[in-house]
Amino acid sequence: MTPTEAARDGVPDGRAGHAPGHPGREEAAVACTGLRYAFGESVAVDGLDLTVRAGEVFGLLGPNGAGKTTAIRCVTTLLPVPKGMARVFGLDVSADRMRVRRLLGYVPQQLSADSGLTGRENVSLFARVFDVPRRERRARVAQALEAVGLTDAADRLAKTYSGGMVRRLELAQALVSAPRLLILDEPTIGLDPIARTVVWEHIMAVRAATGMTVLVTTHYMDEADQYCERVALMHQGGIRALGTPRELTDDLRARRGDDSTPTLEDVFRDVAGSGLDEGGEFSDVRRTRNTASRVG
Ligand SMILES: Nc1ncnc2c1ncn2[C@@H]1O[C@H](COP(=O)(O)OP(=O)(O)OP(=O)(O)O)[C@@H](O)[C@H]1O
Repeated sequence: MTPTEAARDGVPDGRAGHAPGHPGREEAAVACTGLRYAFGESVAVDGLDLTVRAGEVFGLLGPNGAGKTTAIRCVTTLLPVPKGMARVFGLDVSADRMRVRRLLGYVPQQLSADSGLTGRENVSLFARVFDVPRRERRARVAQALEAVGLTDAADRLAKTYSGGMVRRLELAQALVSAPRLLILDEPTIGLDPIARTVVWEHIMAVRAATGMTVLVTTHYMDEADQYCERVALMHQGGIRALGTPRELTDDLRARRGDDSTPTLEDVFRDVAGSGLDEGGEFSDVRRTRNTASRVG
């Protein structure tokens, strides 16, 4: 089966064998089946079948408007699931919202840090919201700040932070509850290449230390290629291809039958075809986040 076929056919939801919310090796971190979400007449997610395995770094890629954020918001319980099913470590996100939320850390695209608070105060706020036990809070906040390299800047106001530091602060906010699943929506958008690398190094270090699952959306193909074990290419509300970056590029090369070395972007252009023109250019990051200026 080619990666494209695997995506089309969907994958099992991985529910068997373990109590929901207590992941075993084969329990899926995320399992969406036939997930559909529409804003009025506009269908944003159209029958999405997607499985993210426990412990993997999984990239959800696609152009502006592909439906990535909407799908993620369903998984994080921030949007309802009107049709289909979404599970997190076996828990139904509709039926078990609070338990699902306790398993998750979520870094949204929109700014989630308060510029008028210090880094430490921002992370402490999240520790309280996410019910980190009072006696553990101080240590857990310090650990989260340390994990993202912000210990020295912890007592400065967030408005004095660079864009990359703000993004790392938001990462600390999501990590303070020790999530089993970290979901990041465009974690590096608008950052310079060095700041992007630093953010990723911290994500990967925490993941190596904890074994948490990472689900990330990104427009940056080079990041997906470098850091994600598997990627799904999403377009017009559905998954068009799924596999390791290597599987996807090898598959395209085999289908082309030549010696070229295709990139993930080539794969995407191949599976999305002319529809790309309607949905936006794949690498066109129009809504550059520019975190630093927004914080200031
Ligand atoms: N609040 C909303 N109201 C109406 N339509 C919306 C809303 N949010 C998203 N949409 C539409 O749903 C579709 C999917 O949007 P979504 O933000 O999920 O895509 P995306 O893949 O995350 O894109 P981007 O990379 O630009 O964030 C788009 O057509 C978008 O215009």
